[in-house]
Amino acid sequence: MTNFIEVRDATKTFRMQYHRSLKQMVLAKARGMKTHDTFNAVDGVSFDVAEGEAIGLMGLNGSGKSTLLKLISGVMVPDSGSVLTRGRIAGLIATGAGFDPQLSGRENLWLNAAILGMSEAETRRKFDEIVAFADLGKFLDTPVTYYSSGMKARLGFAVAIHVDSDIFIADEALAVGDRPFKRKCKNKLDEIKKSGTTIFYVSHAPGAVRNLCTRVLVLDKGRLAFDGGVDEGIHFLKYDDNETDVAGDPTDDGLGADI
Ligand SMILES: Nc1ncnc2c1ncn2[C@@H]1O[C@H](COP(=O)(O)OP(=O)(O)OP(=O)(O)O)[C@@H](O)[C@H]1O
Repeated sequence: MTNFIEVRDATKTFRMQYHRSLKQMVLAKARGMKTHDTFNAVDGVSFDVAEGEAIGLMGLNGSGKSTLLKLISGVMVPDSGSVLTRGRIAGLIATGAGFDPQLSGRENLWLNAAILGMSEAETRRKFDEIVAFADLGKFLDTPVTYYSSGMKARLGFAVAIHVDSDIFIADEALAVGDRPFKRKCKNKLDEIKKSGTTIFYVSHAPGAVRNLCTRVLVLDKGRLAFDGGVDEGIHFLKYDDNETDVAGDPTDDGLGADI
């Protein structure tokens, strides 16, 4: 089977600045103190994803999941190693990042669709469907600056999910959606999966990962700590016991915390 994603020894390094002002920095330097440090948010990660796989990317806060998604989507490039992808990528990284707050939802829909690579004809064809999915009612013609975070996520997701893509990436943008919207998103993601699209899905919710994914990757401090079956991955993270109310959330009915 063809690989749709190939990640080879990918590393992304960030700089951590200890001081906020130039004055503080100069003083620290004069005292021989460190002014910054670097660390690898993604550290020597390698894996392949075959066509049609649905990957659940899991790991604790700050383990590097969003950074890895940014490398895959091309928003960032690795400092060393390589990330190769095949076909069109759509998804939900920092949903609404391309929104102009002064423009209305309708105008931003067009803008976002263009940013995600949809042609004018394609957007026109799918416009009503996207509007129905976002379900913003009269707010469609209100400037996005007045939208709640949930409303922005709805519009962003509605556009992203209507792009015909080979790889669909979903970060935790859906955490802010209400329950009926999450249910709608879950159904749409199931549909996308059935159509054979490769999925990369970041989640802390074991139920949602069990429902959607066929394989789990776990990051730990930027390194790939686990790559294998869904149940084994959830067990590896100890998200399947009842010791913690976050990981073993008894209310996680499969719609999960973020879908
Ligand atoms: N642009 C950046 N500049 C500097 N540090 C960054 C940047 N983006 C992320 N980081 C740091 O990189 C580390 C990994 O962050 P990342 O957002 O990838 O983690 P995550 O696993 O997605 O976390 P969460 O589950 O909390 O969303 C964190 O320590 C974060 O502070």
